[in-house]
Amino acid sequence: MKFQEGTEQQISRGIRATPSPAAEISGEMEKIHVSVRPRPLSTEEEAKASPWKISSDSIFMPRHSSHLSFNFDRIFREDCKTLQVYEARTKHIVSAALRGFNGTVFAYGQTNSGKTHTMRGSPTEPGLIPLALHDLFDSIYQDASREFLVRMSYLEIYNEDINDLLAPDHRKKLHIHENLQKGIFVAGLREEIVASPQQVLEFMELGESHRHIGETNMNLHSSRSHTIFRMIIESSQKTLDEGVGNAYDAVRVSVLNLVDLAGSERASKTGAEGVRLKEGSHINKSLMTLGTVIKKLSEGVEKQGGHVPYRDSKLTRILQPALGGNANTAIICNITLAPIHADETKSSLQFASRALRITNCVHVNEISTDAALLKRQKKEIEEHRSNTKTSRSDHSDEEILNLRNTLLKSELERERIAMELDEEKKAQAQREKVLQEQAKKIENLSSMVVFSNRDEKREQDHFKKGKRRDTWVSGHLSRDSTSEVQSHVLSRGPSLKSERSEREPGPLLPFAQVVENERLCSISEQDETLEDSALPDPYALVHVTRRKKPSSMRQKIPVVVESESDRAQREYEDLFLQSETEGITNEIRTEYLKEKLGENDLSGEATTCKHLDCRVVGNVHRGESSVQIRDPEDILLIKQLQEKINMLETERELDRLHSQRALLERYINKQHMGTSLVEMEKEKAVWSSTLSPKRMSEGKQRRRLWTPISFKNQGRKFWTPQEEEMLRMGVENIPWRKNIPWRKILAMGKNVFHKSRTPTDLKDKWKSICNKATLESSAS
Ligand SMILES: Nc1ncnc2c1ncn2[C@@H]1O[C@H](COP(=O)(O)OP(=O)(O)OP(=O)(O)O)[C@@H](O)[C@H]1O
Repeated sequence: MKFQEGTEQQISRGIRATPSPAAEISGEMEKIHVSVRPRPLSTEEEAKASPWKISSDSIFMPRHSSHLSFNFDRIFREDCKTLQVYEARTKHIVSAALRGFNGTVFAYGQTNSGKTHTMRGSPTEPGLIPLALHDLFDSIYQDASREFLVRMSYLEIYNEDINDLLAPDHRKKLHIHENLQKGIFVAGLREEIVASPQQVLEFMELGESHRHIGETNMNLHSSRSHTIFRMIIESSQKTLDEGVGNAYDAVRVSVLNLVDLAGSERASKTGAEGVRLKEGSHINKSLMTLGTVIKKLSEGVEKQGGHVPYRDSKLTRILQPALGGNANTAIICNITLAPIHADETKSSLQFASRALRITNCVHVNEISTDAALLKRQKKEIEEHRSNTKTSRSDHSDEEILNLRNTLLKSELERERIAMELDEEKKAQAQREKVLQEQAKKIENLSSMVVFSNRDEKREQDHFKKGKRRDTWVSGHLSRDSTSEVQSHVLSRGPSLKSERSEREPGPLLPFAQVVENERLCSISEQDETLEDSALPDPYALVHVTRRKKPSSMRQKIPVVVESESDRAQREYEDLFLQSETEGITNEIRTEYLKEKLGENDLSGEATTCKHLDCRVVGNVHRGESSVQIRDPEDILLIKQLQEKINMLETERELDRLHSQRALLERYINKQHMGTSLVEMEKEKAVWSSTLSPKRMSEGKQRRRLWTPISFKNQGRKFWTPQEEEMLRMGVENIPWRKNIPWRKILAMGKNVFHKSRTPTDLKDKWKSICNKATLESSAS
């Protein structure tokens, strides 16, 4: 036997409690069907005449003072069979349950009125439940268009506790829950999948074994609890043929409740005590709530928004959908016509008569599964596609029409542009024609102008060449020499000019004659070049350098008038040449003294030493045979000569430094005076050439040469320009001696150097300072 819980099963099957729109639309108003079934009277009860009379579907008490009468949907007779009861209404409800409608049939009545007999039946007479089961499964078996899944549950409400009669632990209390998907349900209630009436009945037997049944004075097998037998019926259209059946192919889920209520009882009659009394109390309480709910519903309280006490009892809470909701409901009011139970029968009939006025809204419970949703969405997509296809077709036609209009406009525009282009071409041709005529006129006029310029240009070139030859004449630059050169050049000029004048404007010559003329002309040019290549004098070189300015500057600066920069340049060049001349003179003098010293030094000796440094070493043995020990007087002479040489070199170096310093000052002054950049760059180039690494290195070597000797005790090897100036003046103004107190001289002459205003004043002051310092140093 397989047990499954309904909740888990629904989840596993992907059922969603979302009613389909079709189900909502198919709601119908259904009244609760109420029928009355009187139990057959016993022999004792038949002995007494019944106060109740039944006529058709009415029951009344003819002897009652108010002529109590009740009308119902159906009033059975005492000898009626349960099958008649079933076919009267229950059969319809079962059939509706197979179509997806909820259905509830419950038996209501006092104890021992035949409720259990009606619902369950007896071995000889089946009750509504077996009849419904057989009828249900027979209908399922006969329906080939749908697939069904049937589950069943069986519970009891005992003393307001819910027990699962199919569960092994049937004493376990279950609780009622409610949600949007499942509605009101008992959590944990077992739902058994059943496929046949017999299988259901077997489960019922199991449940009956768990049911609370007690013995009372009125009933040997009195039901002490309310029992609810529930069939959950799911069905769906078979999918063998896609084109047949429900458009949504949803799952229909319906619930069929067959309820056997416990009977109301009076303790005085039942003799209930203890547990039975308690049971009877709960039974009566729940039945009273059921009566109140029925009363409220019959009065339309719920439709008016009033409160219906469904939650006051477990019974009404579970049966809430059947009483005031979505269910086909039938109430079988079991009564007894015995006079002894006339009041209980009257109460039951009053209860049943109220239920007659209750109307439920019934609709098919269709639940969309994932597959059904997928199928429906697929169908919707196909519908959208077809709609889109139609709209796209319309859209495409519209686009084609727009494109054609655009194409037509483009063609018209193209034709218009072509016409404008033709007109423009014609206008352009006309303009070109006019321009050509104007060009011819200009050419004619220009030819004459160019011819004149050519002559003028040739004269200028001739003047330039004469100027260049004038520049490159060797020797001192003078007006006389220039004129001589010019006359020399001019003496040859007419011949060349005559050749060119014969060649340029003259008539066409034979090719051989032209080649010969070219050769002669090139020879003449070579002669001019050879004449120009004579070595220039330094001044001429300077002028050549000046001529290497941009042509624009040559045109702007007059040649005859000497500018300030040219004058400064010329002064600088004079100074530079003077310095170089003096340097060369000093070198010649130095070499002369060296040679003279060498002659004195090496007279009578076989070995010649070329370096003075070697000689001043003094008493050195050069060899056993050739080297002689010098006389101390010779050594002294050598030292004196050496000192003189050093002094001359010092003077020359100071002169050079002085020249550089002067150049630097001029350069700086020109910067402040706003000298043009070209001139500054020129000065800078000259200044850099004087301070080239080679010359700097040479200057340092010279310094090192004389500094250790002349100023070896002064503690300094390098001097500032001011100190160098002072030293130079010291060398010039004091007689040479071995230990000159240069530091002292510098310290004493520092202020004098600055305060002296004229060179003569400075020279006199400096001489006195040198003498004073020398005397003080000698005295100390
Ligand atoms: N229609 C009927 N035909 C024959 N016997 C009947 C009929 N109705 C009831 N009985 C008999 O009456 C007795 C009591 O019936 P039943 O047990 O069904 O009453 P009940 O309403 O269920 O009582 P309780 O509420 O105490 O359970 C039973 O023995 C039953 O066989």
